[in-house]
Amino acid sequence: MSKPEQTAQAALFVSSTGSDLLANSLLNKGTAFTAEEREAFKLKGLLPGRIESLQQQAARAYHQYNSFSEAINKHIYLRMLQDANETLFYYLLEQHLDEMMPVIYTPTVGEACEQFSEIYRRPRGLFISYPDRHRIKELLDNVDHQDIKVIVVTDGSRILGLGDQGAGGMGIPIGKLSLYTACAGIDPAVTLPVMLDVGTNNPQLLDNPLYIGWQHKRISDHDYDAFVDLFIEAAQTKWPDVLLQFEDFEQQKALPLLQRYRQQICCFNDDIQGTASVTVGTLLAACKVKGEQLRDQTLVFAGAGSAGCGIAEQIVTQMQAEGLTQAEARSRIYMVDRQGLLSSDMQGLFDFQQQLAQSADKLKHWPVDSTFISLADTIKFSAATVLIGVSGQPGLFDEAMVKQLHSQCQRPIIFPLSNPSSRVEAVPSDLLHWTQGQAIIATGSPFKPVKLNDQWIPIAQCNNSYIFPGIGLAVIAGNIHSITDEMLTQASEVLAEASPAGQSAGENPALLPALDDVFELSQTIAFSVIKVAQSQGLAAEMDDSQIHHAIKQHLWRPRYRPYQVAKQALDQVYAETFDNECKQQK
Ligand SMILES: NC(=O)C1=CN([C@@H]2O[C@H](COP(=O)(O)OP(=O)(O)OC[C@H]3O[C@@H](n4cnc5c(N)ncnc54)[C@H](OP(=O)(O)O)[C@@H]3O)[C@@H](O)[C@H]2O)C=CC1
Ligand SMILES: CC(=O)C(=O)O
Ligand SMILES: [Mg+2]
Repeated sequence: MSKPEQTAQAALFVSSTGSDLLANSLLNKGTAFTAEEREAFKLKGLLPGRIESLQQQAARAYHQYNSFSEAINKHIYLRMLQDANETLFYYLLEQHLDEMMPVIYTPTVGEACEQFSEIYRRPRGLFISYPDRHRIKELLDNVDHQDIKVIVVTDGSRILGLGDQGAGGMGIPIGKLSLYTACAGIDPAVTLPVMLDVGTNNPQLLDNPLYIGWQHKRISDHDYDAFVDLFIEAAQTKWPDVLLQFEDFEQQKALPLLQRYRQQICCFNDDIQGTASVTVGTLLAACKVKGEQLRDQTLVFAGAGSAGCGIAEQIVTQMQAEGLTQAEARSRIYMVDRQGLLSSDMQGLFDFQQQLAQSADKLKHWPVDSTFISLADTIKFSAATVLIGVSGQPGLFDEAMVKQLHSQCQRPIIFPLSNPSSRVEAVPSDLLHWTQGQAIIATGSPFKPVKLNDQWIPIAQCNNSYIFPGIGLAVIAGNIHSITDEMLTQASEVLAEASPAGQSAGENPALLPALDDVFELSQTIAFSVIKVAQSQGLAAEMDDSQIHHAIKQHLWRPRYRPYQVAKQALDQVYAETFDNECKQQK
């Protein structure tokens, strides 16, 4: 019998025993409970006799994982493992992040959201339904671990590029928070996925007898706003320092919610700000490959929603940092939405779109019907060099458009960023074939390297998952009270610096660091973001070595800790952060 793995970590004081302990995913060690622990915690007989190490358990779990051929079944398996034993789940992810990230995150998480009601097994996170709006405090009190530091919240209204998924959208906060832990070492005990279940306008869900959510049309306007207010107030009262990540809210809600709450609670919108940060970082890396600057580019966006306008605004900031005036920067960015190229004389634009619209006077000189300027015409008459897809429309970038773009510049930058893979505007192999391998590509979901002329071309995954875990780590380790645009700009600079482009030779270097390096990268982002926060008076005062120490202190690693019986009826996994806070306050 091999010796079970124990680490040098301090013991945890645990009060649960027997099947309660085994049912607690944060504390459960399964067959890795030692002989002494089995005695002390009344586990004798509840587990098979053999005592295993974490590695042995992981080998079995990987074997089981591989017995499923379809990605959705692998997803279901991993989610069950997460609900049974989080240490083992994260250890397995650590060993196979490259392979498993597409299964717990995009693209498979999209399918999991669409089928959420059918594949639902065990509860995770908090569902706050509109009919419970007057009981939100009580619902928060029902969360079994009470020291929450990061919440990812959605209302399921725009899940990836898949539209309204109602309560099934919960798959996204669960997936995002898994990445907080896997990519930045955030303790899973301090994270909480939240679904604001305000109904759904998806007819299939309204008709589905298995639907797990509130089977009602979405509430809107004042009722919706008042409901979100109630949630924010309750969350902030209970967890004043919590970081709130808004995720996958539909276009008309995303920016207003951010604007309403960003001065009130430490929050950011991942689709607007996290996406802008990763995309500008990746664009900077792509420009390095071309030996140019971002200010030299002319950019066309397909999709003028949360992601598109968020990215565009950060490009304006970056171009200004590179020496352009704001007007010059804006004149280089063309936003094409469903109604064609946005121009200043269009009716019904949102404010955030209006400020990115091109001047109607300028467009008058284009030889096109100005009532609808198509994506193809915009690419051609703007003389674009960069094409970014955030429309959720599969196949939107066709061969003619891409060849036109290529005719205008030797190395076009093309980022079809829509998720999941089924919604991508063009697949990398087509883009490379249409441009004889000259396109510099990044996608939102993962794509395999493409073989062209005996050369393998890596495809970068430009996804906000490179950014938000590091931001979360910064907030927790640096005690940051508010997230500013400057912090996200800093994160994007760190990402660009870490890009292998510019460091390695060759025409097609990887644009972004490998997933294996993301854990380190998140710490570097966290450090830089804390420094910016300090300079803005928004973080704890610490010198550089204290910041590094604070970051290390907050890294949770999936390893079993030895357990001792607690005298009080409180499991230390929940209690120790309270203890630390009490000590700090003294
Ligand atoms: N890679 C990454 O990290 C991220 C990727 N994304 C992806 O980007 C996509 C968009 O997200 P988001 O901006 O939040 O969604 P939004 O709904 O806010 O924006 C999408 C926009 O695209 C427009 N659109 C629809 N069809 C077309 C078309 N044929 N041509 C041009 N525009 C069109 C929509 O118009 P209308 O409203 O009229 O339909 C809408 O304005 C999603 O697929 C999402 O998964 C988002 C965040 C991060
Ligand atoms: C990645 C992401 O946040 C999205 O597609 O919505
Ligand atoms: Mg999102």
